[in-house]
Amino acid sequence: MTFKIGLLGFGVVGTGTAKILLDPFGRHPVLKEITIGRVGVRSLDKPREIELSPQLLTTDLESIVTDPEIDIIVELLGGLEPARSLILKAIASGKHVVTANKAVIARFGDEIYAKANEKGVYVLLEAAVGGGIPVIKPLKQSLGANRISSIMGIVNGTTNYILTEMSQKGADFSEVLAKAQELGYAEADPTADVDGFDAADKIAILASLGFGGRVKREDVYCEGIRQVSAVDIAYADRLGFVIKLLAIAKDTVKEDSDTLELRVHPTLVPKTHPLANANGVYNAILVEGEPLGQVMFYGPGAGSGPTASAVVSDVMNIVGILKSSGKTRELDPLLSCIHQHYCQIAPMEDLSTRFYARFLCRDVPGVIGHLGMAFGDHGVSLESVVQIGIRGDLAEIVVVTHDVREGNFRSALAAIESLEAIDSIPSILRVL
Ligand SMILES: NC(=O)c1ccc[n+]([C@@H]2O[C@H](COP(=O)([O-])OP(=O)(O)OC[C@H]3O[C@@H](n4cnc5c(N)ncnc54)[C@H](OP(=O)(O)O)[C@@H]3O)[C@@H](O)[C@H]2O)c1
Ligand SMILES: N[C@@H](CCO)C(=O)O
Ligand code: NA
Repeated sequence: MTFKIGLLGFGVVGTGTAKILLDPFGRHPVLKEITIGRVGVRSLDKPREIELSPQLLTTDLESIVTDPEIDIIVELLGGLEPARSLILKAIASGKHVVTANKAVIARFGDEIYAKANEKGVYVLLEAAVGGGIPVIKPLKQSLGANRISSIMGIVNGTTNYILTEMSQKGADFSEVLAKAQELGYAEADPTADVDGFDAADKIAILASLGFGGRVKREDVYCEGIRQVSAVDIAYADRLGFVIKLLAIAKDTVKEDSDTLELRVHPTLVPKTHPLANANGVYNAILVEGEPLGQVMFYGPGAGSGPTASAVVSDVMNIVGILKSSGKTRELDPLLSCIHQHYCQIAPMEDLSTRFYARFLCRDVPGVIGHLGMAFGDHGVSLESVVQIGIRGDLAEIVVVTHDVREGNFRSALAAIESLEAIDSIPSILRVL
C-alpha cells in the first residue's frame, strides 16, 4: 500500500521532511509506504537543496489540497495565510493534516479542530512545539492519567540560542540573531521569536492539551527578550541565576475558582534548576502532575532535521491508523482534539512571584532606606539588596524580592519612580 503526501512548503522544515522520506533505510518500515505526491512552493526557480522531479513542484497550492490522489497534507509554509485557508480546504477535501504551524493552531485551532472533527480527519502538530522533542503526543497520550498542575519551559530555540551566546560568550544580540536565522531556527519574521510571540503560541497549545480546555491566544501575557541586557545577565550570574525566556501555564486552584496563569517572559532561573541547563537551540519542558510528579522533555527545539523528525512521525502515525482501521472509523479521542470550553485565565496583577529590579540612583545618603520603605509600604519584602556599582555618577542598586503579588510590586515601583533619589529603573525581571 502506498500513501501520498502533499507537501506545502519546501523550506527549512520541508526540505528536512523530504530528506527523511527519500531515505527510509534503517528507519521504521512504514516509511517505505509513504511517497511525496506534490510539493507546493512560492517560487519554482529557487535553487533547492534536494533535486525533486520538476513535475512534483507547483505554485498552485490549492490544487494540492484538493488532489484526490493525496492522503495527507503536510503544511510547512508558516504564517497565518494562506496556511489557515489551505488547512481548512484540505480538511474539507477529507485529507488528514500534519502541521508545524503553531501560529495558525494557537489562533485558529478551535475552527480547524471543529472542522476536522466534523470531517473525521486528524490534524497532528508534534513539530509545532519543542521542534523535534516529543511533547504533544506524550501530553495527549502518555500523561493522560495525570491531573496536570503546571507546564513550564523554554520553548523557543532562537531566543534560547541568543541568551546562551550572550551569557556564555558575551556575544552581541543582533549578531547572534543573524546566526540563528542562518541556522534555520528563526521564524520568517524573527520578531515572533524575539518578542515572545512564538513562545506564547506554543504555551497556548500546551496549556490547552494539559488543562483540557481551549485557550485564547490573546490571553497569554507576553514579554520578549529585547530588554534583557548584558548588565542584567552579569548581575543574574553573580546572584546565582541564568536568564531564560520561560513559557508558563500553571493551575491556580483557589477556593472558589479554577484559573490558569499563562505567561511568557524572561525569567531569572536558579542555576540549580533543571531548566537552567538547557542551552543553545535546546528546549526543555517541565510538566508536573498528580500522581506522576515532575517529568522533563529535553532536546533540539528547532532546525531542519529535528523538526522534520516530528513532522514525519506524525505522518507515520496517521499512516499507521489508515493501515489498521481504514478511513471510515471514528477519530481516536487521544489523538484528536475535543475541547469545547475555554480556560479561565488569572489576571497578571494577581500573580505571585519573586522579582529582580535594577535601579539607577543619585548617590545620596539613605537611598537604600527610601527604597526599602517604599517597598515595605506596599507589602513587598526584600530577599536581597545589593548595591553593586557606580555607573557614571549614579549608583546601581539591584534588589530581589520575596514572593509578592504583582499588583503590589507595581504599586511599589510607581511610588519608587517618584522618589527624588531615583534616576531610572532600567530593568524589572521575574525570578523563578
Ligand atoms: N525552522 C524551524 O526550525 C522550525 C521548527 C519548528 C516549526 N517550524 C515551523 O515550520 C513552518 C515552516 O518553517 P520553515 O523554517 O521551514 O520556513 P521557510 O524555510 O521559510 O519555508 C517556507 C516554505 O513555504 C513556502 N511558502 C511560504 N509561503 C508561501 C506561499 N504563500 N505560497 C507558496 N509557498 C509558500 C516557501 O516557498 P519558497 O521556497 O518558494 O520560498 C518555502 O518553501 C513554520 O510554521 C514554522 O513556524 C519551523
Ligand atoms: N522559531 C522557532 C522554531 C521552532 O518552533 C524557534 O526558534 O523555536
Ligand atoms: Na515536538
